[in-house]
Amino acid sequence: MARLVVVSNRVGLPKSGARAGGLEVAIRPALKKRGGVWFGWNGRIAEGDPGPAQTLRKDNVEYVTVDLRKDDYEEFYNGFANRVLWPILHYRLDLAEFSRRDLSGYLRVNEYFASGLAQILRDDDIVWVHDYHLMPLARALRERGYKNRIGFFLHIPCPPPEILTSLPNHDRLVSALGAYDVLGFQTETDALNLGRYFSNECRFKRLDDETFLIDGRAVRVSVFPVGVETETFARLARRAVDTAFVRDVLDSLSGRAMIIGVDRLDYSKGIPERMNAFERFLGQFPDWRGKVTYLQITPRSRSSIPEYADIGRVVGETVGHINGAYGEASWTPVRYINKAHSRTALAGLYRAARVGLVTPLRDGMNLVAKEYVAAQNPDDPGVLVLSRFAGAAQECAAALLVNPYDPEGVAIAINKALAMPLAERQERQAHNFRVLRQNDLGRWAERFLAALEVPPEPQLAPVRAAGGGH
Ligand SMILES: O=P(O)(O)OC[C@H]1O[C@H](O[C@H]2O[C@H](CO)[C@@H](O)[C@H](O)[C@H]2O)[C@H](O)[C@@H](O)[C@@H]1O
Ligand SMILES: O=c1ccn([C@@H]2O[C@H](COP(=O)(O)OP(=O)(O)O)[C@@H](O)[C@H]2O)c(=O)[nH]1
Repeated sequence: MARLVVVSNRVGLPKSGARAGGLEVAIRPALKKRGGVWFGWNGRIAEGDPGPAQTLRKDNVEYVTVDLRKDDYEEFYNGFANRVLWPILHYRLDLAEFSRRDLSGYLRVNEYFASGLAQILRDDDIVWVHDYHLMPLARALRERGYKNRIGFFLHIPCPPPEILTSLPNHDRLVSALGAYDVLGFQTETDALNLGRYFSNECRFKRLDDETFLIDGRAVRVSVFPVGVETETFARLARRAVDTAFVRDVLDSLSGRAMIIGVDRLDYSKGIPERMNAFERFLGQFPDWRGKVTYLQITPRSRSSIPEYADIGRVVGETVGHINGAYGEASWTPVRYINKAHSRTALAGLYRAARVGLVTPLRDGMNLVAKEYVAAQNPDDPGVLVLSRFAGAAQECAAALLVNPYDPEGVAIAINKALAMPLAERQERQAHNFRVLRQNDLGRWAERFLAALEVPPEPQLAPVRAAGGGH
């Protein structure tokens, strides 16, 4: 079996503690199962020029990580990746802040990653690159002469060409994806959107529904929805609900029903819109006042980016407003917490919550939605209220699907979830759980790697080496 080299901006180093972020949560167990190398940024910013890569071995995984320079961090991570690609790929053209300096920082860090990889890559390694930070990485490797099989998985949405083309230099950046061998997406819509871009903008020849001919190579564009470790998470939740931590939380609720939301503090997650919907719910269904508590766990994320600081302010003010308007001396309607929680704590809280409220305005997948389903007690399950704009809505079709831009609709769904009879809750839960058990995290990795390990079509010319010759 070929050695697997996983590459992502963020590397989940062992013992890195409670952290929010689905990419890390997904890659860690998938890589542990097969073994291999995880290459990427260690989260540190070097004072001067970064030194050589650092290597750490744990079990069957080798973590090879690099520091970023301050200007790399500003231009690549805070700049082009998170102020241009993130908003545009989440359909938020209004929030994109483009600068040529950030774009050159983005390309520079991709070259830096390619040079770092060049120190460790072997001819027969297969390389699996993750996410929007590293779109041009395969091209940078091909230019150094690497002919390895290289796959790319986009964890976030891929919008239609009508939106993608608003990305300055899109022709250079999106077409660079053609240097990969397999391009994986969360949903059918995402894969179709990239396919339309390849056909209309790049004029790449389509070989079949899933394959394009690019520079003499067959490039597969397909759907691989990321999952959770459904059975393992269900077991964890069974244990976690009886821990002192969860019991303390439940005691503090004095018998009130709990609604839970868990999201990084990100404008894509629709947190203010969700809170407005909760306020509507309290206004429209007054019988629930004093009988339900909404717990929102929201670790801060990308805090030095202005749009993230803004959303933090808005959420804080909205919580204050709702608690001021509806709270009693003995009841706080919304509990808002910025601290990251461990997976065990979250598993127990999900299981104890009557409603899981997951209403992003746009989300590649949303693992919290899947974890909420995995954590439920089948004898007395809670109800998932889920945005139709989360990738998870494709598989969790038995959730109460809502439009997060419609606060009244979400308020009605919250009431419906809280009042839902046991038989209907069980039926919806069983349906979602069945789908998620079948399409779990292990299957995601297996399917992607199987596609990546298929050798190139013999009748197609091999990729031309531009130098080096590996
Ligand atoms: O690394 P950060 O900048 O701190 O951000 C955390 C991660 O956020 C995004 O996660 C996505 O991946 C999930 C798993 O596939 C998916 O469920 C979710 O919808 C995505 O938003 C981002 O894509 C990662 O690169 C970040 O590491
Ligand atoms: O305090 C927290 C908040 C979130 N998470 C985890 O972070 C991931 C978030 O993934 P998701 O796909 O929902 O969103 P992302 O943050 O990747 O956009 C999930 O596995 C959560 O359980 C966590 O471990 N601790």
